[in-house]
Amino acid sequence: MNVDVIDVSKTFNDEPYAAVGPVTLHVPSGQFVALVGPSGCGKSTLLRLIADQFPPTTGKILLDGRPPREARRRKAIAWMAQQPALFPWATVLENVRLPLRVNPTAEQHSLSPEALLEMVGLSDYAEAAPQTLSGGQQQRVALARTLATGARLWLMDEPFAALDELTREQLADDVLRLWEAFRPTVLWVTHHVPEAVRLAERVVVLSDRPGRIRADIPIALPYPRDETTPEAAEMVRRIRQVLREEKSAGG
Ligand SMILES: Nc1ncnc2c1ncn2[C@@H]1O[C@H](COP(=O)(O)OP(=O)(O)OP(=O)(O)O)[C@@H](O)[C@H]1O
Repeated sequence: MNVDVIDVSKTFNDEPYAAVGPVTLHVPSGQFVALVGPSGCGKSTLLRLIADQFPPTTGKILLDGRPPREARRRKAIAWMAQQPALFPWATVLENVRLPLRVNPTAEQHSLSPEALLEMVGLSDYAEAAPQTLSGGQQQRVALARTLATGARLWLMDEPFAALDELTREQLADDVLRLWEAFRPTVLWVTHHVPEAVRLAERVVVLSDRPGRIRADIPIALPYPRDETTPEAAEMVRRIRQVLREEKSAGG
């Protein structure tokens, strides 16, 4: 799904300053973009605007040339955050299947919920209650559910920030594998610069609040990546440099 953010800003209620923007960003269908920026600069707000959780104050957003509401109603947008928000009263398998039952019009995946569960390595847990799973496993269930809906746009707001380093890396690699297989457009908010360089084809760096685009850096390295190679380390250094300049400019 193509994402066009055109001169978008958001000011909440009667606040004197915008939370984000103006931002103009074009993301071609199937691209993996990481969004980084100082805390509070409006990364989540930008993601919420694209998800049509609230309207922009200025500018407009188009998904495949259409208002985001249409994609939201078709369930073509998947949202993942730190808390996977699984239904505690349903089994793992039902959690993957349920959104499709509730929204029979959702763009469904051709693979069965069982096959999707296998893809995220959780076949053995199909009948388990989600709260008996580890945090990383719960995020895997959420990932399978995201796949089940066949969403063409994945908006990911620091989805693995609450997990330990190793689990986080494993899950990031899972996401990469699934992205390569299904090619959704991915917008991934992270504070973790090496993670951005490991995953994204392009890293967009936002300024301090109100977040504007400070740098738009292509990461033209082949996958799978190792962020400790000199080329990747150089990208990490460049991005950190922009963030540092931003921090000192913002006081
Ligand atoms: N619903 C809201 N009402 C009022 N202000 C809000 C609302 N949501 C966010 N803000 C404010 O907008 C600014 C940007 O918040 P946002 O959560 O988008 O930043 P962020 O870059 O994602 O931050 P972090 O990296 O710390 O998660 C913050 O100052 C926040 O307090």
